[in-house]
Amino acid sequence: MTAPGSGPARPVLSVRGLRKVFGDHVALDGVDLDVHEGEVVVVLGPSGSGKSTLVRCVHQLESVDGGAAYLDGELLGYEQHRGHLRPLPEARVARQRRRMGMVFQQFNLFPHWTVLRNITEAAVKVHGQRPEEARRRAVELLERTGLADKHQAHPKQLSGGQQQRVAIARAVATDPRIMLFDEPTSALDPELVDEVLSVVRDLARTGMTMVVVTHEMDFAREVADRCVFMDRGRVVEVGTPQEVFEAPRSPRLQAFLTRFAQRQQRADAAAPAV
Ligand SMILES: Nc1ncnc2c1ncn2[C@@H]1O[C@H](COP(=O)(O)OP(=O)(O)OP(=O)(O)O)[C@@H](O)[C@H]1O
Repeated sequence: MTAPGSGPARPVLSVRGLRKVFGDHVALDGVDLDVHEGEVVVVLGPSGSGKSTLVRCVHQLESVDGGAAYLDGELLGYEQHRGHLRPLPEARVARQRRRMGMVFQQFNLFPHWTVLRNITEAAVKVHGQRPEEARRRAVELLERTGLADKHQAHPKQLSGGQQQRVAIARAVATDPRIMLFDEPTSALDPELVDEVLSVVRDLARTGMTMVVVTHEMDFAREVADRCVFMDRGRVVEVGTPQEVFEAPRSPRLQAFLTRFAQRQQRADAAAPAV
């Protein structure tokens, strides 16, 4: 597997021929993807198409069965050894993983810690930030995510949307090279979705490099630099939101967008008139 090129145009994240198999099910079937500095890539596709598996493999929460992913040109999870690839020791995997910020569907906050401690703990203990610097940064992030008055709250005192905003602040506080969002609003009640998406949107505007797996089509249209459409473990189409939504080329993407539009129409028809 050849590492992606060097130089200023080298992608932050490169995925080459990534393959992942669960039992006899091929979840990723040779996925290629480049994400460049400051780019927001939104991954769309039907349920079960491999979107979450892709970001989980990049973050090395799943081993891979073929292909490779590179962060700033460095092979993730494996090293060359006598002409073969072998898995990296866990400590080195953890070091690589720390350069990526991951936000999951579930917020995974520590219930007994305050919001402030949830954000600063890893920044200090794992990333070596000075406590006062980590605190200053956490306070700034809580302001940016609309949680300035929640420093001392505990997770159970917050709504799901607020907890997810804390989880995003925690990931950003470690200054990752790239943020990976795995359906960050899927576990939320519908009325809480927008407050979380608006935080992700604001981060995108700061020039953060990110990959966002989501079913939120309006968000994809508005925020993505590029949309990636996956189906059955493959990248079927990649393009700007305009290309993907207004001029889909593949029949599978066309069918996916038609199904989405029909669902939307049914939901609009069922909504009570205001
Ligand atoms: N740990 C696992 N064990 C077995 N099969 C798995 C596992 N994780 C994912 N799969 C399967 O791999 C396929 C891809 O799953 P994945 O979660 O990546 O899809 P997705 O596109 O993110 O779907 P959704 O939009 O519903 O979250 C699915 O068929 C899923 O059932």
